[in-house]
Amino acid sequence: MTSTWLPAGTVAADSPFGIHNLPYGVFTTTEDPSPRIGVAVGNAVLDAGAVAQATGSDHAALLSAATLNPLMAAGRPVWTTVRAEITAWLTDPGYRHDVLPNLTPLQDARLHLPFEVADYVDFYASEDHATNLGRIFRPDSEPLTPNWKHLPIGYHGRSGTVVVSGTDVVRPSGQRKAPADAAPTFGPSQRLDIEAEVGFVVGTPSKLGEPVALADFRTHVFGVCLVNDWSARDIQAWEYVPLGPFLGKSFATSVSPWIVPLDALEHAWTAPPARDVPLLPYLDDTAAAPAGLDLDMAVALNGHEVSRPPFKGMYWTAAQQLAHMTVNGAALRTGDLYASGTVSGPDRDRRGAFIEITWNGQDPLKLPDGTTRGFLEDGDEVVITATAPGPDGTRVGFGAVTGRIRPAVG
Ligand SMILES: O=C(O)/C=C/C(=O)CC(=O)CC(=O)O
Ligand SMILES: [Ca+2]
Ligand SMILES: [Mg+2]
Repeated sequence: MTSTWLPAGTVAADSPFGIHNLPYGVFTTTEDPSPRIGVAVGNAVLDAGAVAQATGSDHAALLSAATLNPLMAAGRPVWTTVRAEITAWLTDPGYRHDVLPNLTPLQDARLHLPFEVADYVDFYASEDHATNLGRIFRPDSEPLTPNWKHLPIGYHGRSGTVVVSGTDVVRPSGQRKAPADAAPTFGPSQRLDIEAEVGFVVGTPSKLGEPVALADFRTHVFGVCLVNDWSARDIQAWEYVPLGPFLGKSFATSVSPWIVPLDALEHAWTAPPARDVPLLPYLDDTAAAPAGLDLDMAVALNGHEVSRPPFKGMYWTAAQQLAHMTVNGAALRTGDLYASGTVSGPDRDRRGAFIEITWNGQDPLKLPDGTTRGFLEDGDEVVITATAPGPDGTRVGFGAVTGRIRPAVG
């Protein structure tokens, strides 16, 4: 297995940011406040643009940008070459003098939104989540709508409110109306929730009018991150009929600061669940390589783990979601972000949203500090993390997406 010459202690054997991961982000430091591309390795961040310049790399311009967008737009052959080049810097001691001055301790790096988000789409791909939400929001109907197993349901969200992990989330205000209320009222959401999701970041654009086939997923998707799709359930429940989520989800969507390249996930591919109905040809992946991802996720509230959502159980794969969102000829742009949908498993401690864990607040969660939660309170902090299998028993880490709730404004 490839090993690094970096000083002892930089990359622990069990580091989630081992030499086989090399996720991309954008960072600044107190000494140098200009945003630049960083690669996480062990407990350090490598200034990729500075090393590219020092070594005379052909990709120095792409790696010296203030966002990942130019690199993402360059396409898969360039992504492969750049990753090989960065791996060489960290494994060939001949690069020591170019690399060592350009390492910053991870704790000293301030991490920024790593790419300019173009369009944002959110899917609904967990059968357990969709069944639970159906039961809670539509108790008089079948939990899964008749289309659910025929197409990956989604909606277009608000890309301008995608924020990097660590950004505080202001409790949204809006209209709420419980079924028993005579009229809607206005005020701070009383049912503020999370959705633990996985995000897919598009690099290579596509042409308007030309669908992207299932098999072209790797051509277009640059990497993977974590997403928290904050959701105000009371606002959502009143507004969503018949067009879907609007203000109940558009106030903030948090993403993790590190984008894990698809090439780091070679050991994580797994078969998705068996399909219960035959799929139309553009979605039929029965003859394709396994396109599910075996990510272990964890959700913590105020430092206490409340759930471990299993991503490998997602019914719809990221490749199917990409094929579906372009099948009408809608074009992809560099920086498009699409999220998997809330990741939930069958048991209570595997659910990715509090509305499911506490069954709409009816069965509150007891926390070790003696308090209980139906939904989030001001001051609460949520941390979502994930890892995937890497080579030789290692784990590929995604870092974390965190956010703390601030009181409503006004
Ligand atoms: O079933 C509904 O009406 C609403 C479902 C959601 O809020 C979930 C959503 O945003 C998609 C997802 O994350 O799975
Ligand atoms: Ca969602
Ligand atoms: Mg959102």
